Amino acid sequence: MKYVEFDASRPLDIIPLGRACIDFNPTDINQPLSKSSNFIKYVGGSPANIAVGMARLGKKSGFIGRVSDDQFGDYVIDYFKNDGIDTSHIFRAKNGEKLGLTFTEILSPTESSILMYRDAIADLTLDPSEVDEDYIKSAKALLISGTSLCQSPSREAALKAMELAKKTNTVLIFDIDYRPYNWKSKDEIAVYYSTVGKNSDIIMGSKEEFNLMEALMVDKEEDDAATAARWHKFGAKIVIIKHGKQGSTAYTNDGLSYSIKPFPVDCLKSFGGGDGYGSAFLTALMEGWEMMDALEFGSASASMLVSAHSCSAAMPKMEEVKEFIRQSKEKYGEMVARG
Ligand SMILES: Nc1ncnc2c1ncn2[C@@H]1O[C@H](COP(=O)(O)OP(=O)(O)O)[C@@H](O)[C@H]1O
Ligand SMILES: O=C(O)C[C@@H](O)[C@H](O)C(=O)COP(=O)(O)O
Repeated sequence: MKYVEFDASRPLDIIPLGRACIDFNPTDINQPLSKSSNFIKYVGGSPANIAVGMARLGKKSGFIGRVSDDQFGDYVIDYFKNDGIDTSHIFRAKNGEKLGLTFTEILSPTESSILMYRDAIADLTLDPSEVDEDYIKSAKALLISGTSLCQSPSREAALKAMELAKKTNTVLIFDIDYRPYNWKSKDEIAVYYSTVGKNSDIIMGSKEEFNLMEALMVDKEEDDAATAARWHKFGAKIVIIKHGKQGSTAYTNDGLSYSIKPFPVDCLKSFGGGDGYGSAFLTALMEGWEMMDALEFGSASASMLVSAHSCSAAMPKMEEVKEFIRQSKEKYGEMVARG
């Protein structure tokens, strides 16, 4: 059953819009960040991770965003080019703005958090004039990352991209992607998240992120099915609600739902799962896979990512995910993630 139609004639598969940052993940882990001394630098930022993840799986990724006009901005662009990602619509900060930095604190296999430095950063200076209709029209799908909505002019750039996606019949994917750092109020979050959610074909987020998006629509939290039904009424075809290591469920606009569990892994950090999941699920969907197969693929990549030290660098290739699934089923049974 196909819930979303992608225009196969378009040269790009996905254009994520939003931040590209730097992840600094410690190698001396299982202790507070204040005690870590050694870090590995990776490209980061959820939309950047998804561009890399889908490119690694064989999709043609573009990107719309701004990076710093310095060596770290060079690093991101060179990294993207090395993965065959189109960088023609990545622009440079004009007034010395920096790349966002994310320091991952890995206290234990079950406790991790991220410390984000995001003041005066390049990605939130993306200007509406840098959002191009023909570029959006060249892709099967545009993915808007929720954090791009937190400040102007990036906010207006994202909203323009949303309107152009609708105008050009480009599938609109909303990765809610809540990062508290730059938002000023819960009302602001609800207004801008719900504006994009109401126009999206696919919405992906944790239940907490959906609650933020619905804060001005409901007085108390509703169950997942009610949440999904609300966004189907606005036109969403697929609503994915994620619950961390409890797994996730895809609600489709024909009233069906499909749940998938994580694959058993030794978790190293609880971050990265969402970007691995999104990259693999969207790739499988574009390949025309059945919903449960696409969810299983996304869940497998997510499990691979939470057991890895990085996010972008650990994004797996198609055969690696398939081999991970094969080995997991051999070890735990065919229904390891579906039961
Ligand atoms: N501890 C874990 N073990 C295995 N898989 C996990 C774990 N935590 C998350 N995942 C996988 O990553 C997916 C996304 O994680 P989640 O935390 O829900 O979203 P996000 O990373 O976007 O906040 C989950 O649906 C699950 O498949
Ligand atoms: O999203 C960020 O800016 C930080 C990411 O680079 C980092 O890899 C991360 O936290 C991934 O988050 P998730 O995949 O949404 O869990």
